[in-house]
Amino acid sequence: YNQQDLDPVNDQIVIYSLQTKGNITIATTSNGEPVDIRYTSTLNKELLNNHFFLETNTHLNRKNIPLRFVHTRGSGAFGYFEVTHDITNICRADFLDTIGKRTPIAVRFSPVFGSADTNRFPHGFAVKFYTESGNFDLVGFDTPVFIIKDPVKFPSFIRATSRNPATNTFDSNMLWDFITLNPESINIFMYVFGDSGIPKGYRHMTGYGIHTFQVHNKEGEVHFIRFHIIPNAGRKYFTSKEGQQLDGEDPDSFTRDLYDAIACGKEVSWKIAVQILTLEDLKKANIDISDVTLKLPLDIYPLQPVGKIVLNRNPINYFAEIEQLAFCPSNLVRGIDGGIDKLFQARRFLYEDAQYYRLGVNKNNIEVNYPRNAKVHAYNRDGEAPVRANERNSPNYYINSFNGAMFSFETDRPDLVQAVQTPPNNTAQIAQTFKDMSMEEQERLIDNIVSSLSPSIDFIQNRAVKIFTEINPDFGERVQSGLQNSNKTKACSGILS
Ligand code: HEM
Repeated sequence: YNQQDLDPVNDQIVIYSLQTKGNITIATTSNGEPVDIRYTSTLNKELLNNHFFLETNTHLNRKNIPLRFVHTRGSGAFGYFEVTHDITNICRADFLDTIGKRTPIAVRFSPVFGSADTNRFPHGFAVKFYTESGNFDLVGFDTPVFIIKDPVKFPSFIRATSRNPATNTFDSNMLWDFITLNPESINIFMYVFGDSGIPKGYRHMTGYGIHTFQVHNKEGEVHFIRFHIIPNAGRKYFTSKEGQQLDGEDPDSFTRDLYDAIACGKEVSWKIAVQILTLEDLKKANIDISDVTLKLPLDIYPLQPVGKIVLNRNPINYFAEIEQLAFCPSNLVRGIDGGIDKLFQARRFLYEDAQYYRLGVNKNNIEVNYPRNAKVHAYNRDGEAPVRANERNSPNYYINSFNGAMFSFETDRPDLVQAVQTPPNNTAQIAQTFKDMSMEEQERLIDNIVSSLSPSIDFIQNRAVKIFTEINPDFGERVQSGLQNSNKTKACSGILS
C-alpha cells in the first residue's frame, strides 16, 4: 500500500504497519518476561500456571476507570498557542509576555451529554496551556453563556437532563420542568435550539470561557476579561435534519473530521480574543458583569485579539492522552486570578474532587497533566500511583531549616474582587437575541423548541409558553401554535410493532 492512498482514521492500523519494519518487539508479560507461544492456547492445559492467561484476563477486568459524568465522550489534539498581540498592560502571565511566544497546548472537545458528536446540546471546548509557570486551563463551552448562575442548582440540572431513574430514557418533563422553574437557563437554550446548536464539526466550533476572569499586570492593577475562541475555518453549523442524519450514519463524525484534518496537514486553528473591562466599568455597568447567564455586549466591550491556537498533532494513544486529561478551572497562573463569580468558586474545587475520584490523587503526575514546562515541588508525597520520583529525598514538611522548597512572594498581588451577585435577570437579553434573528432563524429555533417540549405534560408546556410570551408575545404565540400542531406522544406509543 501507499500511505498517501490510505485514510488516516479508517486505515490507522494499516498505516501503523507501514511505518514499522516487522514486529516491533517480543511480547512479554507486564513483568518483562517473554511470553512463550505455547501459553497462547490453553485447551487441555493447566490455567493457573499460565501467567499470560491470568494477566491479560485480570487486567481486562480492570480496564475501565470512572467516566466523566458530563462531557463523557470527547476528542482531543495537541499543538501550540502563539501570542499575536500584546496585552501585558493588563495581564502579567508569562505565556502572554512576548509577541510570537509559543506555549504547548492540549485541547479536548466534548458534547456535554449523549453519545453522538452532533447532539443538540452545548459542547465543551477545554484548553490546557503548559506554561513555564504551571498549567493554565481554560475550560469553556461553545455557547457564550451558562445554564445557571447559582452553583447549588448544578446537580439538579445534571439529574434533570440525565435519564429518568425509572424508565432510563431522556425525559422532556424533567428537562422542561427544570428550564421553566429556572428561566434564566433559557438564554443558553436560545443557542442550543438556535442555528448555532450543532457546529459543523469541531474545526468550525467557537469557544467561550464564559466567566469574567480577573487578571492583573506587573503593577498589580486589575482588569476583567472574557475569552472568545474564534475558528479560522469559519463558524459553520448543521441544521437539525443534517445533524440527525449524521448521528445515524456516523456518531463519531466530529472526532473523525478532527483526526483526519490534522493527519492530512490541514490548518486547524482559532484566534483567541478577549473583551476587556476596567474596575470602573465593572462598578458602573447596569448589568451584573460576573453573571454567567449573561453575555457582555460586544459593542460596549469589543474584542481585542490576543493570540492563536493551532492543533497539529493527534493523540498517539487515546486513553493515555485524552481520557486521562484533567482540566481544572483552579489551574491558574500568575496574572490570571480566576472568575469572580460563585459558580467559578464552585468549579475551583469540584473538578479537582471529580478527578481525585476518576484518576486518583496524583492525577497531575500523569504525563498529559504534568506541568512539564514548570519546575514543580508541591510538598505532596505518596498516594495512589503514579508518584513520579515522589519528591525524592528532599524535606517533606515546611517551614524547614534544610533547604527544602521555598515559598515565593509576589508584591502587588491583588485579591480577587468580591462581585456582589444579584438574582439572575437576563430576560431583556433573551428578548434581544430573539429580535436579532431573521424570521427563518426564529422559525428553526421554534421548531427545535417545539420538538423538545412537545412530549411534556400540558402544565409544563403552558408554563413554558407563558415565559416565552413574557420574553416576546410573538415568540410565545408561535411556540403555542407549534405545540398545538405537534403530535403529542400517546399512551403506549413507545411499543415497537
Ligand atoms: C457549578 C458549575 C459546574 C460544575 C460543578 C461543573 C463540574 C464539572 C465536572 C465535575 C466535570 C468533570 C471533570 C473531570 O472529571 O475531569 C466537568 C467537565 C467539564 N465542564 Fe463543568 N461544571 C460546571 C460548570 C461548567 C461551566 C460554566 C463550563 C463552561 C464554561 C463547564 C465546562 C466543562 C467542560 C468543557 C468539561 C469537560 C472537560 C474535559 O474535556 O475534560 N462546566 N464539569
